[in-house]
Amino acid sequence: MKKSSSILINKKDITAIALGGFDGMHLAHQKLFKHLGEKGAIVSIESEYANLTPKTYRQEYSSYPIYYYLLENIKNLSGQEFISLIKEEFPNLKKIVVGFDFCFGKNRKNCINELKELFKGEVVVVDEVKTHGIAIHSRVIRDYIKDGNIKMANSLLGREYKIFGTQVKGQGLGSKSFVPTINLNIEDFILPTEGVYATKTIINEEEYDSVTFLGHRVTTDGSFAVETHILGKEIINKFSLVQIKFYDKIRENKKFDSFEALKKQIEVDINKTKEFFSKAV
Ligand SMILES: Cc1cc2nc3c(=O)[nH]c(=O)nc-3n(C[C@H](O)[C@H](O)[C@H](O)COP(=O)(O)O)c2cc1C
Ligand SMILES: Nc1ncnc2c1ncn2[C@@H]1O[C@H](COP(=O)(O)OP(=O)(O)O)[C@@H](O)[C@H]1O
Repeated sequence: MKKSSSILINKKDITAIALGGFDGMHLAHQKLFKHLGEKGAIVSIESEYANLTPKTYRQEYSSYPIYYYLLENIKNLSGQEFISLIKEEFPNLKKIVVGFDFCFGKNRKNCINELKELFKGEVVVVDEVKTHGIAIHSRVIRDYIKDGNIKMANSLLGREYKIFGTQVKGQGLGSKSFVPTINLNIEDFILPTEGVYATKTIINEEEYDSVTFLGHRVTTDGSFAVETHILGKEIINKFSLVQIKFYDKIRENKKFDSFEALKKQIEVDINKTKEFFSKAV
């Protein structure tokens, strides 16, 4: 299905919506979207702490148009007022899709029973979606990412965890003493714990195998950096937007006694990452 944009679609045409926060756009959320049918849309109640898929990037993960409502603006509405707002916004709404734990209205006082009472159309309630026996929730995925357990995070997301950043100037040491890297400024996204990761880097829609260091450069100037080395390719241009997809953690961040020792370790990291990708595909 082609991607729809909420800007181009008339809300009057929407007959089904999925309701929730949808920060993860994870496997369970995708299961909800499967119930939407042809004229469906996603209603995303946007909170300040969305950092897995910040608002600007969410549309990439669904072909259904996404309409955003700020939690701040609706959190004091009663359940009745919230449903009235939804009905006003989507006058031809026939179906609402939610998960088993969906609650709404001031202090989240209303849940599934109240939704069924207040909305006269069809209410589809999706049972808790699990994978490997683990319930899929954005907060669980955040915890895996914070722990550097990228494999588990990815398996709950149903895709690789991806961050977007802009290129910034590094220390100028990389090309001279170690390997060339693209230094990035990352805002809005939750970052995995400090360490070295097997990643793919997307620049100008081209995807490259890469190894990414993320953390305090304890061996050099101690500053915090997210920097990625593209494997087997010298990239010299400047880019406005760089995307990093995380696949696996290679090792912890470490302080080395000399630049030489760090350089040797970086070579090992590169070889491990190459091996990872040669096995992964
Ligand atoms: C694969 C890789 C692994 C790295 N591992 C560490 C590390 O364990 N400890 C550390 O202090 N710096 C580490 N660094 C960061 C280097 O210190 C950094 O590349 C160097 O300071 C050059 O930075 P620049 O690109 O800003 O000039 C690593 C860099 C890369 C590319
Ligand atoms: N594991 C799950 N199984 C079924 N439905 C879920 C699950 N996780 C979230 N949902 C549903 O998806 C919608 C968005 O929920 P949200 O609170 O944003 O998800 P999360 O729990 O990941 O933060 C809600 O209707 C919610 O009930």
